[in-house]
This record gives sequence, C-alpha cells and structure tokens, in this order.
Amino acid sequence: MELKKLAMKLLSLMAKALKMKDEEMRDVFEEGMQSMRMNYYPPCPQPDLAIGLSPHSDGTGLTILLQGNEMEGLQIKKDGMWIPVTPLPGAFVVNIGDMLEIVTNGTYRSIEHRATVNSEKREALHRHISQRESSMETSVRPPAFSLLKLHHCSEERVLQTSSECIIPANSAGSHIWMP
Ligand SMILES: O=C(O)CCC(=O)C(=O)O
Ligand SMILES: [Fe+2]
Repeated sequence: MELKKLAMKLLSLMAKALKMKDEEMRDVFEEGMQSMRMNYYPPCPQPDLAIGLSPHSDGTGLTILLQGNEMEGLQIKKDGMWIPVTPLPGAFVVNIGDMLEIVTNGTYRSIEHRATVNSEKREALHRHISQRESSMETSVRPPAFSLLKLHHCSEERVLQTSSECIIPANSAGSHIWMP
C-alpha cells in the first residue's frame, strides 16, 4: 500500500514534468496490476562464469526495488556499458518499465538491466506497478509508439526491430508496440 502510494507520487511528478494531466497518468496506473517478487541469488563459487538474471527491461510501469542484504548485483546498461547500481542502506531503486516509456511517449526510457551473482548470497525485493489494460493511448501527439496486432507485421519485421519494439508482458504475444 505504501509502495503503491510512493509509485503514484512519482508518476504524478513525472506527469507534471511532462505537462501531462495528472488524471491521465492516474487513469493508466492507479487501478493497474501490482505484483511483488523476491529474487534470491545463492552464493556462487565462480561468479565470473555465471549470470543471475539475463539482460532485460521490465514490462511494467515502474519497478520499486530494495536490494536486500546490500550485496552488489544489479547493473544497468548505459552507453553500451554495464554500470553497477551500488546498494545504499534503506534506499529503493526505481526502474522505469516499458509501459511507462510508451505512456510518456519515449521521454522516460525503459532501462536495460541484469543481475550478476557473487560468492555470497544476494536478495532483492521488487514491487511492480503495471498499467490498467486497455488504457495505454497517450494523448501526446505525435505518439512515438503504436500498437500493432502481430499478424499485421511480418515475422521478419518483428525480428529486425525486436531490439526497439516493446511486447506487452500480459498480451500473450498477440500485440506489439512499434516505434
Ligand atoms: O535482482 C535484481 O536486482 C534485479 C532483478 C530484476 O531485474 C527483475 O526481477 O526484473
Ligand atoms: Fe528487471
């Protein structure tokens, strides 16, 4: 509940920064799905040869993350390089997800990230804040993304552009957002 309040506050500030209507942002995320996940990375004898979680972006609106036992592991990709996100005691990390990138018309970019492992265990607790289904039309013009039914784009086009397109996590693969 408190994390949802925090997420809505952050979303509201982003809406303000973008001169979007607050209600518009609330309409997308207030009644959306939320999920909680605990990731446990066991101690690894050869961390350099292993990966905890492969590179991805979150398909959500916002992810609020607490790096539990303050072990390093989370890395973001910036200018082609993996940068560690050093855990700060008691601090949350907030990740922008794909759906927020779409709603903000590409201004707030969804970040590619991964998790490495250590010779000691690591824990990370996540709260994902997602959109209400069928509420993804941005009022910003021109829209940077449009929703295509998958059968309208050839498999080749999807493959060519897959690093730039966004596949909604809950769409069972039937729709795709294209820039
Ligand atoms: O373990 C982490 O810090 C990141 C995990 C993550 O990115 C995810 O579960 O989506
Ligand atoms: Fe993630």
